[in-house]
Amino acid sequence: MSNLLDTIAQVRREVCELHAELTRYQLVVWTAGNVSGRIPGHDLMVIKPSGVSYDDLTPELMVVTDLYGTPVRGMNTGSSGTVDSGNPDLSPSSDTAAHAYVYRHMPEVGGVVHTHSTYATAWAARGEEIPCVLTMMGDEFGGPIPVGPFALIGDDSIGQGIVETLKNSNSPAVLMQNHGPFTIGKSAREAVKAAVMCEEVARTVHISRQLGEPLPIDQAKIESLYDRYQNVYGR
Ligand SMILES: O=C(CO)[C@@H](O)[C@H](O)COP(=O)(O)O
Repeated sequence: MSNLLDTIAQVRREVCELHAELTRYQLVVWTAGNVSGRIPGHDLMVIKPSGVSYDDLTPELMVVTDLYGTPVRGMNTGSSGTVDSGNPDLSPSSDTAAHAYVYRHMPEVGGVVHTHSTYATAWAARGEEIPCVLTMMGDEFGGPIPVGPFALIGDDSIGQGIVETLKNSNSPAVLMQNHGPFTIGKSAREAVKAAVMCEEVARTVHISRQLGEPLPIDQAKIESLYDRYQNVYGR
């Protein structure tokens, strides 16, 4: 049990700290965006509390839930100190059901991120995928960034849309129509990186479109870029 509590404490710290990347890269306003991380080996996840300002987030305020989004209280005695505020007033993020659905149906995923970053959300509002016209997109997304269906918040609809869209794609990002990007990764940090990259390419391709029609990249070259970046780059 102490190993589990230590792991939870570590994931709380990591998930909390990663929210600072969302503000650093200006992917969120007010409280509208969230990061979660899976507790490896357990049907548990850690996610931001709903409606708490990014400046006020601490590891203790992160909420532990099961993979149906139900809070699990009392995870509070890791060897590094008290780690659960036990504050019953704090609800997990309103996007918890979507994150939880992804963890239940994509066992390889260790982190999920949602933002309403401006350019990616502008593409989502038009329901148009971002075409793969940049080598950076070939590297990171292995093709276009797809659009998922319109879905209302509150049940499994958003999660289903994310999973159905991403299971047929190399992309770790999906633009949920009229809503915004959700990204996944083997870790929460990788999911945050995908959110940062998604906004960057959404902005660049949008600007390119203002100048004319972006040039497509051959599928074979996209596959080559993706293979190198995923398997060779940085190793
Ligand atoms: O898209 C929405 C609401 O439309 C959500 O992303 C919320 O804006 C997230 O807020 P928290 O519940 O995570 O604070």
